[in-house]
Amino acid sequence: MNNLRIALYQPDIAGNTGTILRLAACLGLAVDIIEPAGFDLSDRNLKRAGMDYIASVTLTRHLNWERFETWRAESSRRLVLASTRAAEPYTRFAFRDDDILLFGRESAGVPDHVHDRADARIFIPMAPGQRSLNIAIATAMIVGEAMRQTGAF
Ligand SMILES: C[S@@+](CC[C@H](N)C(=O)[O-])C[C@H]1O[C@@H](n2cnc3c(N)ncnc32)[C@H](O)[C@@H]1O
Repeated sequence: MNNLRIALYQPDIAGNTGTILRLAACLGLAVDIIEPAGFDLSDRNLKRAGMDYIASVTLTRHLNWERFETWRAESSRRLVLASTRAAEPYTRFAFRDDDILLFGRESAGVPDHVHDRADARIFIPMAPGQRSLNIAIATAMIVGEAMRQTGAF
């Protein structure tokens, strides 16, 4: 089991979360879901995308942002936010092996107070005029770089 964690802020598309849970299962990463989510965690689209991989993910559900932050304070881990509004390219950022990599909701990213709370904010450079990547794709790219840098593969 790797020590890096993936956190999803109020995810609203079950299929994306299922895909990320499958990614986490395959790479040996724990996942934090900061609720409320826009779907029930028993959603069939989540199960279809995550398949039987979901059963092997270490999944922690946090009732809300405040509860997540209380839990994080006890663990003393850094919160690294992936945001299209960030200024630091993810390839230049120095990851730690116990970072929590936070991804925003599909519809609206994260609110300002969450953006401000992060210890670091990083982005994946995109071609001019493009708005954002699919969250599962963004997660795979950033997790891949974090694992490469920290020797987790
Ligand atoms: C579909 S995007 C959210 C789009 C939302 N309208 C916004 O502006 O934040 C869902 C999440 O994927 C991640 N993401 C997508 N593209 C990204 C990029 N180019 N750089 C960093 N994170 C990205 C972010 O965590 C984002 O909150």
